[in-house]
Amino acid sequence: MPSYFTSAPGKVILFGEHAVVYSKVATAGSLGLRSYNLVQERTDGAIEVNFPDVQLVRTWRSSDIPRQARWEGYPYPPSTMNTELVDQLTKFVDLAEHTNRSHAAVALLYLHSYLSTDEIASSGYDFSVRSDLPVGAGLGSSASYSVCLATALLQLNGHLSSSITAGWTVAEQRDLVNQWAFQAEKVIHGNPSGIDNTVSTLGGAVMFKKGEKIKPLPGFQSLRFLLTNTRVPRETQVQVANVRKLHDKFPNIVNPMLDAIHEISVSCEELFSQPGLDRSHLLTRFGELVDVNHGLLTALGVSHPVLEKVREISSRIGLKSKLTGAGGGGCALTLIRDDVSPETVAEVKRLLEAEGFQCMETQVGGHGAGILTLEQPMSIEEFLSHDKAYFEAATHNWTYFE
Ligand SMILES: Nc1ncnc2c1ncn2[C@@H]1O[C@H](COP(=O)(O)OP(=O)(O)O)[C@@H](O)[C@H]1O
Ligand SMILES: C[C@@](O)(CCOP(=O)(O)O)CC(=O)O
Ligand SMILES: [Mg+2]
Repeated sequence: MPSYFTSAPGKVILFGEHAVVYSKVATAGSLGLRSYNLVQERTDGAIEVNFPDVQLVRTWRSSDIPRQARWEGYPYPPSTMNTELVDQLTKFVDLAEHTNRSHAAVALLYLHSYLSTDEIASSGYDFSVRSDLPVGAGLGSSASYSVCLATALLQLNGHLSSSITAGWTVAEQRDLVNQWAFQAEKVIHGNPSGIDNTVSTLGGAVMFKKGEKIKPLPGFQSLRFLLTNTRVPRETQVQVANVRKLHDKFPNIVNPMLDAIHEISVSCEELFSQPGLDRSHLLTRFGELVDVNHGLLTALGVSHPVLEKVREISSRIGLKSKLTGAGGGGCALTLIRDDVSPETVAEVKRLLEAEGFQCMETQVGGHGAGILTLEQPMSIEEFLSHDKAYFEAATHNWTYFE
């Protein structure tokens, strides 16, 4: 019985959230915090999901799950989301009052509908996910979930090694994972830009613009950030829809703001490509761009009093912060310049934690999606009992799409 672990990182958007939905350029990197998944075939035709982070445990008979006729474009996803299937699955899972659980379950069954072979559908499988990422806090938990899901179902159903994809390059396989993860993000978010699933699949730090080739930004690995989770919950779908409303009401005001956000990533790229630029000058300029980007996001209506609190506390100590991700709560990032002492970092953390916020120091970059074949099945209880250190241990021979 095939059993696999899959894993994918969260992300932090440094510049360009929301504007990226309107085809502006954004800058983002993968995080050290990841989601991990166990997928394994069964024999009784059941599909059992365990998602402790959204308190969902369910078992369905595979034969009861609505599926659609095979589509022609194998192995790629259809170019538009099948809203009729999403509606059918939403009714089927019957969790609409719990949006977190409903979105996670429908995204799984949506990919199942397209990717499961008749053989896997009739044998069934267990699909469990646990994450180190806070859910709904702007660090791309939905994308890391979606990338695990796409990797797992492509692998379990043999699509990564089928007669069509045999001989594909790693880059082509990675693109396939990314395209299916984007489908799952669409089910969860409505209208995602694709930046989160792309960073989660590829890893590293990149400049991203919809429909264009990704530009890697290697210099970013040296930057240090403090991430602060305000613990105020919000949904990306709602924040993105609110910006859309503002945009449609005042296009002549909002479009120049989105263009200005685009120019922040362009300026950031210029900063990193200036040969011999003094590091402290670079970090000061980077901090100024952080400030300007937050101001523009506030004008788009996606800040929140708790995010302003993070900015106020960090600026008292001379540090620059901005919201990251969809805003409306969730996380802020604070740039830690090289000249900031460990005592200062400890002080700012103390002040932020005194407000009830949770702080994490991090760097960006690192592995994207990974897969590991297990030699023997693992119980779901055992999988869920393991921590990050277990999954990262060198004895586990992860393969990354790199
Ligand atoms: N560990 C997880 N298990 C199951 N579902 C998850 C998990 N992490 C994220 N999700 C899905 O992603 C949604 C959160 O996505 P979103 O609002 O975009 O926030 P984020 O900024 O964390 O990506 C959840 O409602 C859930 O459907
Ligand atoms: C606001 C947005 O730019 C990023 C959302 O990120 P998150 O789901 O809040 O982690 C939306 C998108 O790019 O799809
Ligand atoms: Mg998300």
